[in-house]
Amino acid sequence: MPWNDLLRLHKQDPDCRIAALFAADPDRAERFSRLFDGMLFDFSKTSLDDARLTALIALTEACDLPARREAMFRGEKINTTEDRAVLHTALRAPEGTKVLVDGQDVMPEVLETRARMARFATDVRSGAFTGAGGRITDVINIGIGGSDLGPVMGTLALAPYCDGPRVHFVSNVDGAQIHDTLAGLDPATTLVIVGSKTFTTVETMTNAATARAWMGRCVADPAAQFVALSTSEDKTAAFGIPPERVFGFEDWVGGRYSMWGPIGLSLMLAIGPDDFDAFLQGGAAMDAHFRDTPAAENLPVLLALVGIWHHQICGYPTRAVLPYEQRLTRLPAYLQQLEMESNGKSVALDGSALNGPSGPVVWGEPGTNGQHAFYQLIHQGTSIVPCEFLLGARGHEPELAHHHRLLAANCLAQSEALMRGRPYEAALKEAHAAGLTGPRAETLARHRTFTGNRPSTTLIYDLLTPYRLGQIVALYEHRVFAEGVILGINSFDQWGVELGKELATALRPILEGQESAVAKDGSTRQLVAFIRAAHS
Ligand SMILES: O=P(O)(O)OC[C@H]1O[C@H](O)[C@H](O)[C@@H](O)[C@@H]1O
Repeated sequence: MPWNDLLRLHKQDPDCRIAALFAADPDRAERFSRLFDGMLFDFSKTSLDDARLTALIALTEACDLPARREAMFRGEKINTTEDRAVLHTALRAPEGTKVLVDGQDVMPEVLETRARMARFATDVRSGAFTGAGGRITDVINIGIGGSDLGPVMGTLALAPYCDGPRVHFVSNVDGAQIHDTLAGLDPATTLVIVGSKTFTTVETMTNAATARAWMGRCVADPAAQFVALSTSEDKTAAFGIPPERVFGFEDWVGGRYSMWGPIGLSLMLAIGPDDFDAFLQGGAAMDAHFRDTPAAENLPVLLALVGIWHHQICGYPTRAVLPYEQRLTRLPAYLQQLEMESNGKSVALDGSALNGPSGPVVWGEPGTNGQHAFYQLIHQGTSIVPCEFLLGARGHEPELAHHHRLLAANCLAQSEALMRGRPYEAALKEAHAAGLTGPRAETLARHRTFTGNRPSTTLIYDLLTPYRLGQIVALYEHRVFAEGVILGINSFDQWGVELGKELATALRPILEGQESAVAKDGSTRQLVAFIRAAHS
């Protein structure tokens, strides 16, 4: 039983010193790292050794990960609760690939939509497509969750490649966001993209209606400057967007896996179809690697296994994602949806209660900013937080290479400090050197002691190009899938978001004063009363 083996291996030496593993094995860094297509995943600063890694790999065999992976790529309906295939990989598959769903090759349609998107993006970027006031200067992507986080994250990440119109994102139903976004824009030169897989999401439909009213005040035919991205052609037509500006996709693309297709249109408009293609190629390269590589060499599988070691076996409750890459500032938020909406479940695929913990809490911020905020807890708090560092070996600003050297030095220093710590004796010596003596020196030394032995991994690559971003996003997608398969979870549904939506619908008439709050609990009644009082 691999789970029992893993628990036993952990119990045998729960406090195993990572630094000692390095001292015992001069080749450790190399042996616990994997290089793939320009990126190096270094997991040597963890407490994994050969036996532990072998037991982790046995997990992938016990759940038959290779067969499940093939089922996904082959278009089988592995999202069983929604009876859907899971084929975001088709969105980035190269020409010449065949992908069957219910016996039908979906690739001709995928390629046709990709080509239509490219033609449209080229027209907007060149000025061939215009608004009522001429060339499009600004694009607003209205969408939320998977229809927002991918394009926002990608557009920020690839800022050096953005040479198209300015792209803005509106997701929150809080009127403050659309108010502040529209405030600086000219409706006559703005294109509005309404991105929603279902085209029913209340936040998106509310923002879309507000944007249309705003545009309608200056532009005779506002629908002419609207684009829809959705699986529902009926609903986009009902909203008044003509079919030539609707880019459709199928229900086998999950919202949080959808930035590779129409939902990525805002990113394509910003960076251009060629760079968007490079992004797709990076994703496709990771697909091929994930599909064909044995577990011990397979980057997404290894990321999943290191995560399982830390969360399910060692019991560390959260994982920090720390990109030393300011432009990946929204990567943690993107991964929160990808990982927590996919694997935050208590029920296994067969409907039984999950045997152990689901996926962990994922959080983070770019370095070096986080160092001056929450790293204190990471270094000295009582909870151990495995850290995932990401670092580009080069930046896009050669004239600021000294900034980048400092950035890289900080990233490396953090993982080193987390592992090495500073023993009490060293802290005491420093206190003595600073002229302190006796109990004062000892107390201060205790405050300045770092236990160390805190695990981290580093994903390092040359430069954050569109291709590289594609690889990174697909790497995390497959990591989530591999983790879900090992835990027995369906990573592709999200029933846990439904209840709040239903209750919000019921609360709306109560807040409007049309219905009474009497049936609600005391706290909800009190909050409703406070809001109503503020409006009276
Ligand atoms: O794209 P949409 O249909 O508007 O959905 C937007 C988002 O809303 C839902 O609540 C889901 O939890 C997300 O997975 C989804 O990405």
